[in-house]
Amino acid sequence: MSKLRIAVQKAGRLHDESMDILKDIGVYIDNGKDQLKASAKGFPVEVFYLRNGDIPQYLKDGVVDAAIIGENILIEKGEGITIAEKLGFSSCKVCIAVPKAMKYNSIKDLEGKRIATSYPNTVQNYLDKNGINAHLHIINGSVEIAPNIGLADAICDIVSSGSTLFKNNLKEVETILKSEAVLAVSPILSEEKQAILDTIQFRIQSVLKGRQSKYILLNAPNDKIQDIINVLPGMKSPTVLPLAEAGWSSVHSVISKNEFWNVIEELKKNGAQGILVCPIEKMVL
Ligand SMILES: Nc1ncnc2c1ncn2[C@@H]1O[C@H](COP(=O)(O)OP(=O)(O)OP(=O)(O)O)[C@@H](O)[C@H]1O
Ligand SMILES: O=P(O)(O)OC[C@H]1O[C@H](OP(=O)(O)OP(=O)(O)O)[C@H](O)[C@@H]1O
Ligand SMILES: [Mg+2]
Repeated sequence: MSKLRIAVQKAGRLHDESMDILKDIGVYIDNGKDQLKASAKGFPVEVFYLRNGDIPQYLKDGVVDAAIIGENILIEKGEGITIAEKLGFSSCKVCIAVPKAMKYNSIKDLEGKRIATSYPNTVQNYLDKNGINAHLHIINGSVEIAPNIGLADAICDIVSSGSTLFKNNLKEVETILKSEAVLAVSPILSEEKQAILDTIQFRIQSVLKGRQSKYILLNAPNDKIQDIINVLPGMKSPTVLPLAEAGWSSVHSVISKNEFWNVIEELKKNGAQGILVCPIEKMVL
């Protein structure tokens, strides 16, 4: 039986959370990351540890079948590669920034300027769309230092908290795209491998839904149950079970992680007591 070859970043910002997702979907790896390739236990998957920047080419060539990779890298060099699933971590933007002191009214202010970047295709497309001519300086790291050392007038790089821009006296002026880690798929995939990928995708969806939700249990007097049910959205409808103490029930439901604190306040106002909130490992709908 053939195995699905999945690439993950060998080291860097995506590595740990990529390995966490694989573990959560039951892909247990035999050997450590010093190996460049490892087989999963009990599942037809091989994991390849590669540089994030090299992965699009491996996917295009069909050397690997799928990968956990930053969406920004796919946009830069991954034409023809599809995104099967957004994974909800390593969120960032690709932005153009200029020195704080520079007057900037619109993208026209970049005409004829030198822009340092590790994302030449992304920047060039953006400039072309806006009818701007600029000179690109391609560098692989520490891009934000370029204006300070006289290498460029502007930069284009990843922005997350904004602290690297701040420390280098730069201001963000254009957001080209938003990115997060994704499960990307090679355009060359046999039917057999597609079936393994479908299983993996289904498991990832269950894990992600679980991460977005909380399981909630609470006690309430029976005359308050309807008010409490009105506050709880639940998956279908909440489970209501009688307590040993007459006139009281236990209510179980699932709530979204984002709504969680507001819902708790509403529940307390409506007479809920002994509220327990638990993480959900997987959610299969
Ligand atoms: N500051 C950040 N905050 C959130 N996500 C980020 C940040 N910087 C990078 N990322 C995301 O993580 C990915 C990997 O970044 P990282 O800096 O670890 O590796 P890299 O230098 O781009 O790649 P390589 O593995 O080729 O050395 C990026 O492509 C981007 O999607
Ligand atoms: O907005 P911030 O939160 O400051 O994050 C942005 C910085 O993070 C990334 O660099 P990284 O730390 O990955 O270093 P690298 O250039 O060596 O990849 C990116 O290239 C930016 O420099
Ligand atoms: Mg980086």
